[in-house]
Amino acid sequence: MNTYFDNRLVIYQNYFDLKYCQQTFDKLLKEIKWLQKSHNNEGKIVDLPRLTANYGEKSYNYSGLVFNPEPWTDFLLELKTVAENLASVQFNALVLQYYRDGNDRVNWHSDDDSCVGTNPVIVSMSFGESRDFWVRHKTHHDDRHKFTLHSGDIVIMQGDMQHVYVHKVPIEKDKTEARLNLTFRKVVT
Ligand SMILES: O=C(O)CCC(=O)C(=O)O
Ligand SMILES: [Fe+2]
Repeated sequence: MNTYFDNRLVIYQNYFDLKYCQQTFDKLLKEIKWLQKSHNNEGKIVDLPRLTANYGEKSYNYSGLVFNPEPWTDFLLELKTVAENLASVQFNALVLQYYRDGNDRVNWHSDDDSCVGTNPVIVSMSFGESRDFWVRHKTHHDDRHKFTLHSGDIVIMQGDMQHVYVHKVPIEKDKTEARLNLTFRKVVT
């Protein structure tokens, strides 16, 4: 386990073994109801550069997008328990991202939407292709760091991370395989 940015970011490398990762990847790819969402970019309707889904008891709405969450499945509850034990937090919402290849991405943002309150604890699990994950201070732009997240890694973001830092998963043209990312969150509204 490694910690960065004064404990705001915690990374457990290879938390899940290869076999579990492969089974989980296949299961999620098949079982999750993946959606192609679009958003309004200065009057133009543009597809998000990834597929996405929302599960759990609470809707996690972001970037003006409203989700109707699907109910927990037994398998997602199993992963939720892992997240809860690691972070000592009860989660009620899950956001999933499906990066089909290296062209799919998520731009600089912080997960500071009002529905999660101040200083949210977010547990993120990655399965499939390795992808870069950048973190940058909101005002001191030199304070930035590139991590590579591999299949089976777990990341915890906590404290004032979402208020002080932004993060992104950029395009990596040479990546041809898919990556799935799950973020467990606690919606308080
Ligand atoms: O894919 C990742 O590692 C990060 C996803 C993310 O930032 C998000 O879902 O808010
Ligand atoms: Fe995020």
